[in-house]
Amino acid sequence: MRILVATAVPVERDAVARALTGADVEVIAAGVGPALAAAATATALAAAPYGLVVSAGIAGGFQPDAPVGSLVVADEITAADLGAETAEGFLPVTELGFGTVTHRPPETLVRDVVGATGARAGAVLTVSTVTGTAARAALLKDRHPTALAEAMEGFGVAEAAALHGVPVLEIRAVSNPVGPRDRAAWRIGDALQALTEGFGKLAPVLESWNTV
Ligand SMILES: O=C(O)c1cccc(C(=O)CC[C@H]2O[C@@H](n3cnc4c(=O)[nH]cnc43)[C@H](O)[C@@H]2O)c1
Repeated sequence: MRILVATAVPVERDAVARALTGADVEVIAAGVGPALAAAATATALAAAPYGLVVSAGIAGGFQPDAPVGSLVVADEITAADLGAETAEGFLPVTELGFGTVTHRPPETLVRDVVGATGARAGAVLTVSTVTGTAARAALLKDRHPTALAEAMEGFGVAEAAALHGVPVLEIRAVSNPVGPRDRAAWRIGDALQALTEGFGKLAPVLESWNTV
């Protein structure tokens, strides 16, 4: 079945699409942030059948495990700021009795992505606010010790996929370290290049998933 790849912005869409010419894949620029990503992904899934949804794009990488320019695949997609702040600390919505905060991509697919691309596997956090201090980066890492990256769409894409009963994957190329805000340290071009190279190596994996 067809695969849907949801990126946030057109440059990410083009970086992925460049690597997948000829594959039975639809690549969309769904918008920035979890809400728009969820709405656009759900709309696409309602319009046509898909066998897999992939959230893809650039991300911040937790140092030293996910250096700038490296590729990360999510073994869990976790909403890191969906919950309540209390005097005792952060409570995820699940502890308030609602919903979910984590989606898990198929283990075999994650293994195949690692094998094909050399991507590192770990948690990819979805945040609504980009981390801009060392203290926030340390807090997130403390709460999510296996986190390799943070971005803003994965959990929204995963929620839409789950509603439609479709498995989900998240693949990110690291454009900046998670930590103190430093626009000069961004390497968006390098990350987009890594995304194209990664998806180029991934094409056979996606095609074989297509036939399952
Ligand atoms: O202005 C800033 O300091 C700033 C820092 C990091 C990212 C942004 C964005 O507006 C990009 C959001 C866009 O890119 C993905 N992304 C890339 N790096 C990160 C990150 O460190 N934390 C969260 N998201 C990131 C994200 O998925 C969005 O699509 C601004």
